[in-house]
Amino acid sequence: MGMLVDGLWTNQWYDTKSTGGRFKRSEARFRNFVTKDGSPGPTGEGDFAAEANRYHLYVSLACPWAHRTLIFRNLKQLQNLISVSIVDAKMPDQHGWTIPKGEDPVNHAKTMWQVYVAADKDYTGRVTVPVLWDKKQNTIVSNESSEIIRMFNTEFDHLTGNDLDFYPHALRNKIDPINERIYGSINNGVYKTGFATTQEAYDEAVTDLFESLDWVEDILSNNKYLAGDTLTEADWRLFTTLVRFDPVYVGHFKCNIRRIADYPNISRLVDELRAIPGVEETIDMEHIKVHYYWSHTSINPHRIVPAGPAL
Ligand SMILES: N[C@@H](CCC(=O)N[C@@H](CS)C(=O)NCC(=O)O)C(=O)O
Repeated sequence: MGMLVDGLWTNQWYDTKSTGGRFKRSEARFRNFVTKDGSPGPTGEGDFAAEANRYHLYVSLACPWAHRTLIFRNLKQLQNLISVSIVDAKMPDQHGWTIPKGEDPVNHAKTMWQVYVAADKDYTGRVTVPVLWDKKQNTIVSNESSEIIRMFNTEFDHLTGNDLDFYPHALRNKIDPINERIYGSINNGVYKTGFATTQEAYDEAVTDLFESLDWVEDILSNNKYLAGDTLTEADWRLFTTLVRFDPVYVGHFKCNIRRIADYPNISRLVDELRAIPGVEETIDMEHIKVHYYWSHTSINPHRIVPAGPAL
């Protein structure tokens, strides 16, 4: 896995030496917001007004963070307003995320690092998906999924007429702490577990992960959704990790104390969300399995993609 340093691609795996074998995710660097009228959002610069055909989304079907944005694009009926490029499942160290021929009508890039350099020729940092690109200012609006879904949730409503709200004001003080715990110990927790390079770091992450899954199971034994009776972004943010859990994280990331299939209430939530129109088409299990098992050679050097599980 590589990254950009001063606009040049370098091949280096995550540094876990300085953190006692613990995987630390770096902060996303592009943090502007699309807003209805182009006024500045909570962070970054203004002048990113919600307009049809102005924005382009780069995603991987394997990536749980990118998956959130694809789900919101469908649920909020933004398919005709925001175009998409899908990167290749395999992410080779030599150049990171690869864009298949013909898949990028906007920047005509062959790799995601070229998209980052097109926005900032001296960029230093990880080259991650999702990326929301502005075709008007020729730059990256945001590479932070939690913020991209917030933009999709509300800022284009006047263009689509879709007013579904997955982050309602009245529930925000319930949603925020749920998000925080789920992000730290589940969404990112599976990566902390899988990318740990010491036994101690692994033990710490896997324990925290399953304590939080047990906590979620408990919430869902008394509530339809995480924040109560209303389906919110907290459920969607958890969902994309859950669908990858049994097929990939149990084996590849050694998250194997229990499976999602062993949690009846969490499984009920997954089944329910999968059945919502527009969701199933965002899930490509073959792509997901190939990406993880093929790309992370430090944990799966022979790149064998397992046959199961039969789901
Ligand atoms: N904070 C980012 C994280 C995105 C992220 O880490 N994406 C992964 C794929 S699942 C990636 O592109 N990794 C490549 C790398 O770290 O070099 C978000 O939520 O949007």
